[in-house]
Amino acid sequence: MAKVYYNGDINEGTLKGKKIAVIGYGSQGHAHALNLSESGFDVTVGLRKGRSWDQAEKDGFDVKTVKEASDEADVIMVLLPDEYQPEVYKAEIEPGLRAGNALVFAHGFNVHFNQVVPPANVDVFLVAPKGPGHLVRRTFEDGAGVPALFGVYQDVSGNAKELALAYAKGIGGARAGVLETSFKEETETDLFGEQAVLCGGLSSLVKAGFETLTEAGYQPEVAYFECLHELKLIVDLMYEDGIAGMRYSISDTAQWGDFVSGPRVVDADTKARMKDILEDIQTGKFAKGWILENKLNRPEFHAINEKEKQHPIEQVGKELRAMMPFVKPKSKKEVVASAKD
Ligand SMILES: NC(=O)C1=CN([C@@H]2O[C@H](COP(=O)(O)OP(=O)(O)OC[C@H]3O[C@@H](n4cnc5c(N)ncnc54)[C@H](OP(=O)(O)O)[C@@H]3O)[C@@H](O)[C@H]2O)C=CC1
Ligand SMILES: CC(=O)[C@](C)(O)C(=O)O
Repeated sequence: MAKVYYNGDINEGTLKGKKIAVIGYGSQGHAHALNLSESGFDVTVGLRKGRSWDQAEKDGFDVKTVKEASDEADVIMVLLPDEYQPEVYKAEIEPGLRAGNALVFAHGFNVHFNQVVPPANVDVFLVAPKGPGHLVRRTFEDGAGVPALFGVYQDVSGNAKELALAYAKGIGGARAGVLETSFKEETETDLFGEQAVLCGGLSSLVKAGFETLTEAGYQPEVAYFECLHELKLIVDLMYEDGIAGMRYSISDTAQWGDFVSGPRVVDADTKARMKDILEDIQTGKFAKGWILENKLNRPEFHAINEKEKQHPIEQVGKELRAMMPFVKPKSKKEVVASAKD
């Protein structure tokens, strides 16, 4: 089994004393900045004026422009949307890079697909949490962490791996485990996972199940509870104890149904289509489409997004979630705070 690094394996000293610029304060940016700061690291946030700038200031950070924060930093973590990174990097980060800097990413997309080409005199590595940024923060507040990958693209200092591990520890990743990868592997597996299994695969499966039931005349509320709400509960069991653990907990009726019907939903053709999706990622075809879509100001993205928002599952879900206060698990910090109210 590959080496998994945990807190005890990591000496964060290589990163302590270095100025870290977290560029971006969104899903990942706010989590990295807050977690690193609470882990005792020297953090500045680089942004443009606007909602994130106001939020980062409200959270107590020294907020500067991207250029100011990058120019003054030793370690620059780029947590801008992937599609905006090349432009902002070229204009505000690259000009100030100097020997001794470390340029860091949470996803390898732009380096792997040559949209950001770092200079030869800086360390370049990635620290990629394998989970949404808001859970990187929430789990950290609860004393836990989201597993992370790290990968070194360029090691000029001879310390790139140690810096990456120290960074992963600082955001709480080493509480759950940190695994070494490459920019190619992180990029291609992350794109595949979010398209074919997690976000894309799962939302398609849930909608198809919901539509099958409602088109057969069953109540949308029942279809929502069966095909979406309960999904978290089933996935939680898999998260805690694998597929076998989930199967242990569900009824034998459900387990037999799993065995005989599951392969009728996801069959050899499905896997063939998954391989096609992976090939489009590996050949750069997906990346090219996403880059062009953004250059054209996202005509398809906006059209599909608006259509998806009108799906009946969104309306029934919004109504049901409004009546279910428990649906969003509170972090330990929120529970303690509400207990004091
Ligand atoms: N979302 C996730 O959970 C994960 C994301 N990643 C990676 O993390 C990186 C960041 O993604 P994510 O956190 O989702 O991004 P978000 O869209 O959530 O946040 C983007 C941040 O960048 C700021 N920003 C956008 N444009 C500019 C600009 N031109 N100048 C300065 N600041 C700007 C935004 O500020 P403003 O308010 O001004 O728009 C915002 O604070 C990406 O590489 C992504 O692939 C990796 C793992 C998981
Ligand atoms: C949360 C995560 O890791 C994703 C789905 O790959 C992403 O948001 O980029």
